[in-house]
Order: sequence, then C-alpha cells, then structure tokens
Amino acid sequence: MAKSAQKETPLQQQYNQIKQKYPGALLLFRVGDFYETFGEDAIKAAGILGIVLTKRANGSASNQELAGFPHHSLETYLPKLVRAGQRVAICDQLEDPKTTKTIVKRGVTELVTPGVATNDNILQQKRNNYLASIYFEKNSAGVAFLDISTGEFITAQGNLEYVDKLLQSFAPSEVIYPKGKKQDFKDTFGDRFYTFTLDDWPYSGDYAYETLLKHFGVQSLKGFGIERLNLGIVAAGVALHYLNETEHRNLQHISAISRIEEARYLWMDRFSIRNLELIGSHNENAVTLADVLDNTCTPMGARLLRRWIVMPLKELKPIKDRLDVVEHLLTDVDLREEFQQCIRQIGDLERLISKIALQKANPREVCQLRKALIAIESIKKICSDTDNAPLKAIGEQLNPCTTICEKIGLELNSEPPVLVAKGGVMAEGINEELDRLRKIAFGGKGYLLEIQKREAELTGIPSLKVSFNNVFGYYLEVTHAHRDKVPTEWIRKQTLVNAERYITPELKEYEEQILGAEEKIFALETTLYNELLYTLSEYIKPIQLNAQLIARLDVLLNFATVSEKNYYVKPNVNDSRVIDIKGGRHPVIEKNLPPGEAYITNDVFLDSDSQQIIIITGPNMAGKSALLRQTGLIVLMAQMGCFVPAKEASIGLVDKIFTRVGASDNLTSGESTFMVEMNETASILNNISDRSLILLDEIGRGTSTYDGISIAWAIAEYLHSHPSAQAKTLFATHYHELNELSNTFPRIKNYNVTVKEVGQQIIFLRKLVPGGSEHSFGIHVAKLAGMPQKVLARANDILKRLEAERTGGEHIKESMKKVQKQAMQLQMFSIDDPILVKIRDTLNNLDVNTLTPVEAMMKLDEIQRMIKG
Ligand SMILES: Nc1ncnc2c1ncn2[C@@H]1O[C@H](COP(=O)(O)OP(=O)(O)OP(=O)(O)O)[C@@H](O)[C@H]1O
Repeated sequence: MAKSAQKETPLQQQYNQIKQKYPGALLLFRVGDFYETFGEDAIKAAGILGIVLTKRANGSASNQELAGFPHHSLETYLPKLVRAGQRVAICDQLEDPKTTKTIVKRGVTELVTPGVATNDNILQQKRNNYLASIYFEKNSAGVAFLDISTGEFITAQGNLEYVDKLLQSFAPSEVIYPKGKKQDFKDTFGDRFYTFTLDDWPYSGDYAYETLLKHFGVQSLKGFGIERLNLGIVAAGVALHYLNETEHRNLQHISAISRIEEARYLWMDRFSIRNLELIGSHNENAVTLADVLDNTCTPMGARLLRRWIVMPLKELKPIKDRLDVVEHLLTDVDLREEFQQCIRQIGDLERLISKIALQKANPREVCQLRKALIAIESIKKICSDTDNAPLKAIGEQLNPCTTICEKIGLELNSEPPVLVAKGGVMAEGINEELDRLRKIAFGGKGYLLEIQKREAELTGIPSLKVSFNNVFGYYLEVTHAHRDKVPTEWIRKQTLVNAERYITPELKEYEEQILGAEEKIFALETTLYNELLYTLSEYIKPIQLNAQLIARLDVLLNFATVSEKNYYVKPNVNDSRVIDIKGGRHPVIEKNLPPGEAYITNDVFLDSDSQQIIIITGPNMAGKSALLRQTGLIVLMAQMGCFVPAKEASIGLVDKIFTRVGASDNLTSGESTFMVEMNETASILNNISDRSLILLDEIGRGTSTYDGISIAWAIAEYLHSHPSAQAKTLFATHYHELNELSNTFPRIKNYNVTVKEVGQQIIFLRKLVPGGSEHSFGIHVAKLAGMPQKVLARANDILKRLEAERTGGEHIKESMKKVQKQAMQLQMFSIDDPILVKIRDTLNNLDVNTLTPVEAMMKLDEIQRMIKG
C-alpha cells in the first residue's frame, strides 16, 4: 500500500503483512461488509469483474487504486476471478469487530486456485477438478491427481510418455511442479496446462513420505499399494503440501490414496485420446464420445463415465461382468426404471460429503444427504432382490448409514434455510434451552397482545396499538384524540401527523429479553449444527464408498439406456486375436448427420494370420477417416463395458490403441506438422504389441510425395514383418502405390471406400470393398469447396497428363517437369487481357540484339505507359 512505513495506518500495515505472505495471489481483503482489493490487484479485479476502480484519497495512500464488492457477492465474483486464471487469497475478519477495541484480527482463510477449488460455481458438475502434481527425473516421472471437491487422490509413475498420457486423460485444471524444472517441464509436457511452480525443497522423498503418513495417520504406505512408487510418493506428498499452503486444512475426505494400475487398462497415447475425440477436442464445439454416451442420472456418474472412457479395461473378466450387467439392465426395463428413479434422488453425494469434511455444507445440503441415504436404502433392497451377481455385490456394499440418517431427520428442520446464522435450522424438542429461548423470542405475540389489551382497558384508549420499529423498538401508539388519557410514566418518543408513540419500562425490559434470546438462539443453533456436522464427518468413508458404488451403478444403467436408445449391440469380447465387426457405425457421426441422411454401415475384419493390415484407399471425403475412428471407438466402447454401434462385433482383447489421425495441433510448440507426425509414428512403432490396434491416416502426407510414399511403405512393411508383434492395422492413404504392397506381403490386404461416378459428378457410397482404388477425386472435392473454375480446369488438365504418362511407365518427376514447362507456356500464351497481349506483341517484335540502351529505355517507358493506361 503506502510507500513510507511511518505513514501507514494499522490497517495498511496489516494488509501489507498478509499480502507479502501470498505472492502471486490476488488478495480479497475483508473490511466490514466489503471485500476490498488494492493497487495492482484492484486494477486486475476491476478489469475482470467490471467493477468500479477508484483511488483512495487517504494520506500517503492517496494514489492507491481501490476496487471492492459486498461480501455476499463473493460467490458470484470468485469464480470469475479464478476462471480468468487468478489465484485468489480470501482474507477474512477472524474476530467479531464488536468484541475488540483495536484493529480486527484478519487472516487468509482460503487460497483458491484453478486446481484447488470447492466452490460450486467454479466447479463443473460433470467433470472432476484435478490438481496434478508432477515430480520428474530424466526419463521417468511421478504424478498425483487430487480433486479436493471429491476427495479422490491417485498416484502413478512411469516414463514421461506414460505420465503425459495420464495428463491428457485426467485433464487437470492446474499442474504444479518444482521451480527448478521450468524448461524441462515445457520441453516434455508443452504449455497446454495452467501451471504453478513450487520451491524445490518439498520435493524430497522423506518429507513427502512423512506428509502422507501424517495425513492418513498410518505407519506405512503399504496398505495403499504405493510403497514402491518413489516418484509417485514425492508427487503425492507435494500435492498435500500444496493444499496446506493454500490454507486447506480440513481434509478428512481425502481418506485414501490409490495407484493407477497400468496393467489393468488399455493403453492409449495422448494423441489417440485427442484424435478420437473421446472427452474433448481441439475444436471446442465438436461433439465428443462422452457427449453421445452420457445419459447419467448423477454428476458422480457423469464423472466416472469420463474416467471409463479414457481408461477402458483390458482384462476379460471385469469387461464381461460389466457387459452382463448392462445386458441385464437393458432387458429388464422395470428394474432399470426403479433404479433410475432412486438414483435421481441422490444428487452429487461425493461432493456433498466432501463439503461436510470441509465444514462448508449448509443445512439444505445436509437434508439432501438424508434424502440420498434413504434412496440408497431402497437401492440396496432392489439390488438384493435381483438375481444378478454383480448387482447383488453392489447392494451388499451399500451402507444406508441409518443412524445418521435418523439423526438428521430428528435434529434438522425438514425444510431448513440455507444459512445457519439466520436460525430456524434445528428441530424442536432436541434441546431444552433452545426450546425455552424460542418461546421467549417467538412466543411474544400473545404477550404483547396481552399488554395492549390490558393498557387499553386501564387507560380507556380502545384504539391503542403495540408495534415495533428498528429505531426505538417496541412502542405504544395513541391517536391524538386520546392523547390526554396517556399515563405520565409513559415516555413519548415520536409525534406523527395523527398519533404519538410512547415506550414504557415494561416494553423495554421485554424487548431486551427478546433480542437477547434471538442472539442466543442463533449461537446455540450454530453450535448444535456444527455438532451435527461433526458427527456426520465420522461417516465420511462409508458415504464415499456409497458414492462410488452409486456412480458405478449409474454408469452401467447409463450404458443400458444409451445402448437401447442408439441401437447398440452386446459385443463378444474374447481372448482371440481377431477383430470382426459387422455393420459397424461411428457413434458420434451417426448422431450428427443432416436430416434424412443415414449412416452407411461397414464391416471390418482384422486378424494376425490372414488380414493383419488393411490398406484403405478411396477418394477424399469418402469416409476413410470415419472408418478408422469408428473401428477404434467400437473396440474402446466394448472394452469399457458398453454395447457397440454395430450389427455384430467380436472383439479379441486389444491392449493398446495407437492412432495417427488427422492434423495435429502441436504447431504452437514450434514443431512442423510433419515432425509431429513422425514423432507420433515413431512412438507407435516403438511400442507395438501383438494385441495392438493401429490406426494410421495418411501417414507421410506432410512431405514430398516420394518421401511420403517411401515412409508409408516402410512403416507398413515394418508392421507386417515385426517378428513378435502382428499388430492389427488400418492404413488409410491417398498413395495408390501402396496397393503394390499386397503383392509381396501376404497379410496386407487392399480395400477401398467406394464412390459412383455419374457424368461429371461423383456420389459417395461410403462402402468398404476389397481391392484398391484408382483415383482420389481430390479435384472434385475442390470443386465442392468452391474453388475458381479456372483452377479446376487447369488441375484436371495436369492430372490427365500425369495419369497418362504414369501408365506409360514414365517417372513422376519427368512428368512433373513436362507439366511445369507446359504451365510456363500456358501462362505466357493463354492470357486474354488485351493490355498483356499488347505487351506480349511489343516484346515479341523487339530485336534485342540491335537495341541500343536508349531505345531499350524508351521501350520500357512505352510498356510502363501501357500498364498505367
Ligand atoms: N459411413 C458413413 N455414412 C455416412 N456418412 C459418412 C460415413 N463416413 C463418413 N461420412 C461423412 O463423410 C465425411 C467425410 O468422411 P471422412 O473424413 O472419413 O473422409 P476421408 O475419406 O477420410 O476424407 P479425406 O481423405 O479427405 O480425409 C464425414 O465427416 C461424415 O460426415
């Protein structure tokens, strides 16, 4: 604030001390009923929130910018600041100003950052809000994901590529890492995240280990199965350290930490997660697989669905279990409806119980907890009545926590207000003192009427009235007509046009009793409510387990619902090495076709013996990419336990999916498209396994035709000849030359996506049929895109010549040279602009050998004048 320490007021001193403790954070400083910001913070806040920026004319601080808002608007303004990328420190008054004669004690009660937020307005219901903590060495890294709003805490470690892929899957809102690793971080993970760096010292194995032991109150981390994840432990320990730094202390709901077991999940590199548009896309408006598959009843279900989408399974038994439950729920419509009706009552139990731990749950939310527990009791019963083993198992684990459910019902009013401080929260009959005080405070109406009646009779003023106002409390009102009947001991307080108002010692005494009682009621209700919250917080673990089970049930029900709605079928997931899809569809494109257009289904067969690699050629826009992606998506959906968009599908377990589909968006990181493509492809080739599914779309198109064909050829050959891994591959390409591969390599087969030529037009049939295709119809697509007629005609001409010469055995390069030569001639002689024709004729008629320099200059002048007109 002020520059000179001597001139600082005590308030300014306090502000400066607190501000210094939270560098980089925007400080909201509570002064009375307002949150104020000063200086740079005020300029930022005014810009982001659109609030008025003023200057304080106050001694040395006269140049201090100031912007503030009423404290009750915090809920509205805080999310705006955080979404704008600010770290916001909320500094509150820590004591009642009435109880202190000196400056009020103040302190930061919470530092809200994009990754550490509990405010409903900042969080997105259907998405987790993860903080990711990363600790990395040269080739490996540990990572921890922590969502303070749900209590989830997960860790993993592996090579940098694995951690990068996890970052893509979990899409954290904030990533923290050591200050000393800024450049390394950027080189490895790019700049696609909101990041914050911490001092290097907390990144020590011992400190992190101790932090975790202390938090969980355990002797070792063995019980969590993370004991050996040295790097993961450091990352996780620092995540907790960061919560402490940001003033988050009530963290009982972070009750366990688990490890991501890499071996359980199908591997997808981060390009695949992005390219297949599973949960997000580079295009913000694109519809993702998550959008199409989400019909969940609770936010917890929606969040778990997203997790299942990016982490499909690769073990047969759990996949089959999920599919069987989905089938059961799909066929038994009544059961599904019964379940869904109950689940809809539950709401976001996971975040609700976190709020109880954080002591931020309001009375309405506690009421909602009771509703949820009642619904859980019904769900438990429905589960136990079914004959489906996995559903029965869910039912057995559900715990309706009847004791606390009853306690809430007994102690809380059935429709309490949101704020505890306003009273009316706790029920009658649970505390004698509360009942007594309430009688005094609210049973007063009768008492006042009694006074009114008695005094009216005593004074003989029939129109006497007892009323209340904020200025002098309870009073008696007498019309002027009866003024002379007023007893002398009444004290006159106010004269109105036609009446006078008086107070009496009796009324004053009564008033004091009432006001005192009200204050006591509010205080007592707050204590009782906090006691209730405290009891509830002892049930965090069973309620969290309930939330997980309900989320699971919700996703399985959701799979049944969307499968029915979208005509998906149960896939036969098995141990074979065959992928056999009949009548497959793309789950997202089929939902977004123009009205009247139907999705054309296709069959895809891949195995390790006869048809390992399919080269797919076909015109632009034919549907090659769609086919590649739909095959990947069908496999993914099957392995997440969902039915699939096909007529029939037999899926031999896939352990890794790699894709190189479409353009990349890494351009911002300074790499060329081709470099990115080669990076991605190299990573595929170095990681393939026998059960991998590889989807390659137009590999090599980013370089010259020769390079492109050669690279694509070599990749196909490598995949075919790999000694230990016959990875199944779909290879879409415009290079018809690649069709030659099938002559030499028995497991490479040619297919093409068909079109029909009708005169000058082509019709996209979108059917995949055996055999290569001859041309790409790229020029036709250019025409569809509205390219000028002249360019199209010229392109057609060049194409015809190239094709004719190629079939004549001529080299492309030679053909190209000829084409180029022709192009020069065409440019010179097919011009039809009269001025250019004139210039051409003038130049043609010149004899350069006999031209003197002066004549040359005169000719140039003549030409120039022709141009100028
Ligand atoms: N089987 C299908 N049924 C109906 N429409 C389809 C089908 N396949 C693709 N489409 C539509 O055609 C459009 C183009 O498909 P896609 O991008 O797969 O073509 P492509 O052959 O990969 O083209 P290019 O070679 O130019 O990349 C899609 O966006 C989709 O709208």
